[in-house]
Amino acid sequence: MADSTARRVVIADDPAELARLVAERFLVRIRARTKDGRLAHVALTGGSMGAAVLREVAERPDAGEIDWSLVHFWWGDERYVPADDPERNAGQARAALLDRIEVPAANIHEIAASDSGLGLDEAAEAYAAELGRFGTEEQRWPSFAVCFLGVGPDGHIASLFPDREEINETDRAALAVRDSPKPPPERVTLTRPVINASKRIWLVATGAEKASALGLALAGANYANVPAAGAKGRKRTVFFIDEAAASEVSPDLIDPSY
Ligand SMILES: O=C1O[C@H](COP(=O)(O)O)[C@@H](O)[C@H](O)[C@H]1O
Repeated sequence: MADSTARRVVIADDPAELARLVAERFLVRIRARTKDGRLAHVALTGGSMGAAVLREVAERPDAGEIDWSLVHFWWGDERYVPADDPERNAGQARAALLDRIEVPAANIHEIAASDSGLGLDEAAEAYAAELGRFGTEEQRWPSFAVCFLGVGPDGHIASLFPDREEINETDRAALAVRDSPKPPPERVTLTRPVINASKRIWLVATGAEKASALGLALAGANYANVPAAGAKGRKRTVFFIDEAAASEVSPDLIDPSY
C-alpha cells in the first residue's frame, strides 16, 4: 500500500500555472475541511510565490463558496519591519487575498510589526501565546490544515535558515531571528515542531536558483543544513514546483497523477 505520509512532488510548466494549480487544490481542501463546520487553520508564506497563490485564490469563482469565518490565517514567518512596509508578509497576503474575502478580523493572526510597541523577542512570545490559544493540553499550537512554505535558494523555510540554532528548537512555538542571512535581518519564525504538526505541508517554489536546494531536500539531506528537508506534515507533504526548479529532482519522486 502507498505510504500516505510520503512526500510528493508536483510539477507545473511555469510559476503562473503552478499558482493556479495550488490555488485550485487549496480551495478544494478548505471546502472539504469546513463543509461540516470545522475550523481550518492555515499558515501562509511570504516570498515570491506566497502572494501569487493567494491572488489566484481570490480570483477563483469558487472562493465565494467558502465560509471564510471558519478559516484562521497565520504566518510561517514574518519580517520584523513597520506595519506598512511592503516587505511585510502579512501586508502582501492582505492585498492578495485577505482584504478581498469575508474573513473576520479576529481570524487573522498577524505577527507584531516593529512599530507595534513590542520588541522582537516580545513579538515572538506574543505569537507563541496566540498560537497557544488554539492548542490543546498536549500541543501548544493548532494543527494547520495546510501550512504553505516557500523555499529559499539556500533551502530555508519560514525564517529557519541553514546551519543556525533556530532550526533545532523543539520547545518554543515561535522564535525571534536576528542577523538573518536574507534581509531584512530581524524576523519571527515558527519552529519545526509547529510546522510539522500540520496535517498538510505544501512547499511552493519556482526558478532554477531553487533547483539545487530542492534536489538536496528531496534526496534526504540533513535538515540542519537544508531546512526544507525537515518539513514533514502529519498527513501529506507536497513539493509544488515548476520545471525550472525541478531539474535536480529524481524523476521517480515525481507524482504523475496530478
Ligand atoms: O524571506 C522569505 O523568503 C522565503 C522564500 O522566499 P522566495 O522569494 O525565495 O520564494 C519565504 O518562504 C519566507 O516566508 C520569507 O519571509
